[in-house]
Amino acid sequence: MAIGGVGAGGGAGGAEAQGRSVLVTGGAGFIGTHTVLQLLEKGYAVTVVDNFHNSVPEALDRVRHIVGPALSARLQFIFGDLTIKDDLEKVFAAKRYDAVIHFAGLKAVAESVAHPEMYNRNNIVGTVNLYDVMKKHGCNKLVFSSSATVYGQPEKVPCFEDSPLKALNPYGRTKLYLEEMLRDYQHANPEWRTILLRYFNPIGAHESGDIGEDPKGVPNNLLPYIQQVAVGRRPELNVYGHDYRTRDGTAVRDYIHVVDLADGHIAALEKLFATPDIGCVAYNLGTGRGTTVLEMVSAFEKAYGKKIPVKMCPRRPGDSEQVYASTAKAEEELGWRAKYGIEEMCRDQWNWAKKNPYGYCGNAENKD
Ligand SMILES: NC(=O)c1ccc[n+]([C@@H]2O[C@H](COP(=O)([O-])OP(=O)(O)OC[C@H]3O[C@@H](n4cnc5c(N)ncnc54)[C@H](O)[C@@H]3O)[C@@H](O)[C@H]2O)c1
Ligand SMILES: O=c1ccn([C@@H]2O[C@H](COP(=O)(O)OP(=O)(O)O[C@H]3O[C@H](CO)[C@H](O)[C@H](O)[C@H]3O)[C@@H](O)[C@H]2O)c(=O)[nH]1
Repeated sequence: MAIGGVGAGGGAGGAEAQGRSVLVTGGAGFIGTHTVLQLLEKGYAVTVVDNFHNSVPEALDRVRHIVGPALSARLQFIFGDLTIKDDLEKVFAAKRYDAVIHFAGLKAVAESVAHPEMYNRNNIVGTVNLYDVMKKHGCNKLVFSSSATVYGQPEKVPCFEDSPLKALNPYGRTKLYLEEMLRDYQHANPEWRTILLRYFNPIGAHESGDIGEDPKGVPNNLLPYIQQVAVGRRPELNVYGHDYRTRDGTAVRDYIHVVDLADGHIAALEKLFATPDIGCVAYNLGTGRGTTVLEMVSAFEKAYGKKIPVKMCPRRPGDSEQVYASTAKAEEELGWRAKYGIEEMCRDQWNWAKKNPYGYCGNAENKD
């Protein structure tokens, strides 16, 4: 484990907006970088712990560049792996944290089917370690990255927080189990304050186009795939399923701008600080609007200015027909709602793609 990077040591000097310090696990990843940026802009002191399993140091350097030197001085990076308890002990020995936002986890469904043990070890053991070390050091406020995957193949949409839950694959099972585990832990320790955020489909990028999603290998998700077709890395998009009972036969999802998602984390954090008896609560973070695959392709084409070649293919095993959120609970209780529509999501996704056709590494090396 090493401690380093610009601003190592925190150096938060003086009156951060809330004078508060937040640990962000997995803060070098897609959603993490956007959230870290907004936390810094809000005046929080931020420590990131990440093992770069699915990210690169450059991503945090870009965050520092966007926020500038003054706010960067409040960003500390610690290289560490949550599955190694000693790494976490060192993170907590270095500083006192008022709260933790826990993004670190593996998230690829197909990989989880091939390597379920890897998903259990990383996602479950990592979270158990985090909880233990937080408890030992008296830090009891936690925002956890859950997923709409916990709704399985919903029989009814929109998905409400109290809709039936079901895991369809090992990745989903880790999220469902961790939600239940964190609920049990909170019940046994009523002073804990825990928010479970169920993200729908995060896409887009920061308006600067300097940070965004940079998947390793062949993208599983729709927008990263479309983006790679647009920059010439893939010949065409396979559209999985065109016989669903939807407007155009393709599947419906609730795409949410990653900047809105990051805002949702700030709202959740503020809710934790303001609500001593919150317990353990789940919130959907989505827009409440469903978009088909083909509608998403045409929204992207509008931003891109050219056609995306598509090939109609059979359904992808395990996919749901329609998934979108009820956003009422987050609106009422967190005072948060998504601001951006799919046009802005595609505009910002394309801006990131054209500035970074090969992601953070800048060239085709090590990319397939
Ligand atoms: N992106 C999505 O579509 C989506 C949807 C729902 C839920 N989520 C959840 O949100 C969280 C963040 O997702 P993301 O899209 O930013 O993923 P990401 O892979 O870009 O970021 C995750 C980060 O965690 C780090 N990490 C993983 N395991 C670690 C470990 N053991 N120790 C330290 N660092 C570790 C990775 O290196 C990476 O930087 C994940 O928990 C994911 O399951 C993501
Ligand atoms: O190349 C592709 C990729 C995707 N799709 C389709 O696009 C839709 C969205 O697919 P994504 O893979 O982008 O998103 P999913 O909703 O299937 O799943 C993602 O979002 C979920 C949350 O709702 C979970 O977090 C899950 O783990 C995560 O991969 C699906 O109908 C899918 O079949 C294609 O047609 N072609």
